[in-house]
Amino acid sequence: MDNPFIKYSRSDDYIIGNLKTLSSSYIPDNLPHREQQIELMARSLSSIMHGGIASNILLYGQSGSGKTSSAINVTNMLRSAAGDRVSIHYINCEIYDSHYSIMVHMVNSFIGEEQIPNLGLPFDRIYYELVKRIKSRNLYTLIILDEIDRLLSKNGSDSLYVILKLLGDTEGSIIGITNDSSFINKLDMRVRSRLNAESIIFTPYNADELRDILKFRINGVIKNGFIEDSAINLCAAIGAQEHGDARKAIELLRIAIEYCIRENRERVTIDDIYMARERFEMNILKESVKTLPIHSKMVLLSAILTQEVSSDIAVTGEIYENYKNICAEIGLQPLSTRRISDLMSSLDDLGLIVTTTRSMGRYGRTKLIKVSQPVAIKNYILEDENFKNFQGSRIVRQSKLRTNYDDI
Ligand SMILES: Nc1ncnc2c1ncn2[C@@H]1O[C@H](COP(=O)(O)OP(=O)(O)OP(=O)(O)O)[C@@H](O)[C@H]1O
Repeated sequence: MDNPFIKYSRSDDYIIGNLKTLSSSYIPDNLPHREQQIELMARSLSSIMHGGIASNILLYGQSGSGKTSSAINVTNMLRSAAGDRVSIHYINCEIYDSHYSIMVHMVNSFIGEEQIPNLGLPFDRIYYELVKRIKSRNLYTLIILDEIDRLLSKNGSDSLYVILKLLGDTEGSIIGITNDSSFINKLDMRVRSRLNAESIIFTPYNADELRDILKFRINGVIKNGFIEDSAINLCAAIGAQEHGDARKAIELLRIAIEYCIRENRERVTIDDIYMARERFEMNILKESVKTLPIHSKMVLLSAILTQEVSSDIAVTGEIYENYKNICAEIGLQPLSTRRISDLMSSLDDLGLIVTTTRSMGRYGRTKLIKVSQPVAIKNYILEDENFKNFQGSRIVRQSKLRTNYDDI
């Protein structure tokens, strides 16, 4: 057999650097078109260099506007200038979403110290331990709270209050990162006045800026000429249309490059970018379906299968009946109609279903459900282990009027 890897070695002709630097988690040393925001942050943090306390900073901007990368970039420079005196903690509040989990994480970041368990200790003990570890080293603590609004939606203002208190009891400040421009208005007064943050706005990138960013990211990685200029321009235009999203523009280009290399193509063209966009959107869809709770998957599957047998838009009552049939086939207890109603609203929020309300005359009103992209979604749901032996044999066409539940 011919060695299949030989044909892929041709990719050496086009790749002159490390392709990993095009991944969305890679943070480059330079961020074109963010010089102003980086300078503002550096100026604000510079008082740490003279033994002072920096202001708290809030970074606002849409997804993919370079907030996280800029914050990490600046704090890396601070670390190399200030050395061991500054202790920098990057916290993603989607993962660490309470003051308890954040502080356990911080306590356990001190190398050479005893580790504490993630759960079970009283909070006072954790707080005391953290203050002790910071003070005994005479550290300035800088906490980057990425997606800081998650803290608020989970615990109100309390978690942020406790974090600010810690930074008052020791010495330190935060850099908060959010997409929510009304974040500050949602804080209660005691936290707002304690926070007293400087705001830095990350305006959306326009197509010209995204083109520069793309060229900068591929420079030294991909050989000149392998990507047609029109392909780069298209990625930049798509990113600009999507609220100036650099992440999307870079991802599209990366997917297209990897595809062209695998397929031994001479060049990356605009057709490859369109193909990458389709894949990118499919990946997002797959991820949002895969991560749904099991009952949401069953409701969604019921909507798709009901739609199939009715060759129509399904009404909520029909979906609930078939959802119960799916539960019976899989061996799970069905949830109440009220709970299913909540699950349907979340599916609507995620854009997986479209809901419209229709009057049914003397039978009251009902909601009509249409699943967007049913074929792809059905395949993703059936990949779940729970549906391994699922046949759909109990799915039946329901009478719309008999199965109309007002409370779904
Ligand atoms: N100016 C830039 N130059 C080079 N790459 C950039 C630039 N801005 C953003 N990127 C890249 O785009 C991707 C997204 O950036 P980043 O995560 O910093 O955005 P964000 O505003 O924090 O987004 P989110 O709100 O979704 O977390 C990253 O791969 C980042 O390296």
